[in-house]
Amino acid sequence: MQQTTESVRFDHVYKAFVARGSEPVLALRDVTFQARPGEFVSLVGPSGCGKSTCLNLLAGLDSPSDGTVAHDGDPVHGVNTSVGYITQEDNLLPWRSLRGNVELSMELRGVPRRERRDRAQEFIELVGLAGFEEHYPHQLSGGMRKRAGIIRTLVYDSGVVLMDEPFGPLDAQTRVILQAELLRLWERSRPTVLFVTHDLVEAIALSDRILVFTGNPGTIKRDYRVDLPRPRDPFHIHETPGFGELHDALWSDIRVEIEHARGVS
Ligand SMILES: Nc1ncnc2c1ncn2[C@@H]1O[C@H](COP(=O)(O)OP(=O)(O)OP(=O)(O)O)[C@@H](O)[C@H]1O
Repeated sequence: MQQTTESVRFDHVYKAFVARGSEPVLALRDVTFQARPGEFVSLVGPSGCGKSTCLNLLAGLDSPSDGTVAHDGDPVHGVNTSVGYITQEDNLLPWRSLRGNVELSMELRGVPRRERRDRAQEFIELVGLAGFEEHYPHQLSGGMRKRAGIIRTLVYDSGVVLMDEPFGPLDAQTRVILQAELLRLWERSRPTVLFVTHDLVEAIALSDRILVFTGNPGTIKRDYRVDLPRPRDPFHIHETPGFGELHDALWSDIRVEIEHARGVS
């Protein structure tokens, strides 16, 4: 590993998808950005602008057509097992209890049993799931499963965590509760986070920076710094001075892109 002050670096990244019998799709065009260790960076933009593609490139699930994607100074080649990846689906194993699911990532990394058990218990308690350790995923609510999926990834302290609309399917109240819990968990170990969302309020509540993407092909239109003080309270983020101006600026940037994508002039 090289010495670097950047946790994540995208350097003039292009990504084209080529499917047999159809025109190539240019998903990303000349995407360049960096994230420092411990930064919480959200990616927002119209549907299909390449946000998930960026996460997949960093996870090594796909490779750039041109340009470089680097993690801790090293170009990503092949599956990058040192990032944590949380998607919309909770991906819990149905045959494992809550405790078994939370311990899984540590088990795969060879963490000794006692340490695994203690650490899993600490995180289960942190998100209010104590008492449900032996429950199976089908016995948990959507919000509880989502919490389990999040702590399963955060429990093993990876330096970079990718989150792709992790709260998408949840109701509005549960989303805000989980945002607050995520912030508390993030403050503990401060991983670098790349967070994809369509929810601008969520992006403001959580992030240090918000990257706004253009649609089709995706490139970075604006890089906003979110200077609202921390710790933040997602329940009252609207009342924070500066929130309204930032929300308006983000929305007017994105609205242009959505209208452009829909052919509205
Ligand atoms: N494996 C693939 N093969 C072909 N095209 C793909 C593939 N993955 C993504 N694309 C295309 O690349 C573009 C970007 O997709 P991506 O899922 O990254 O966008 P997104 O911004 O995450 O979208 P959304 O907000 O709707 O989730 C889209 O046009 C999509 O159809």
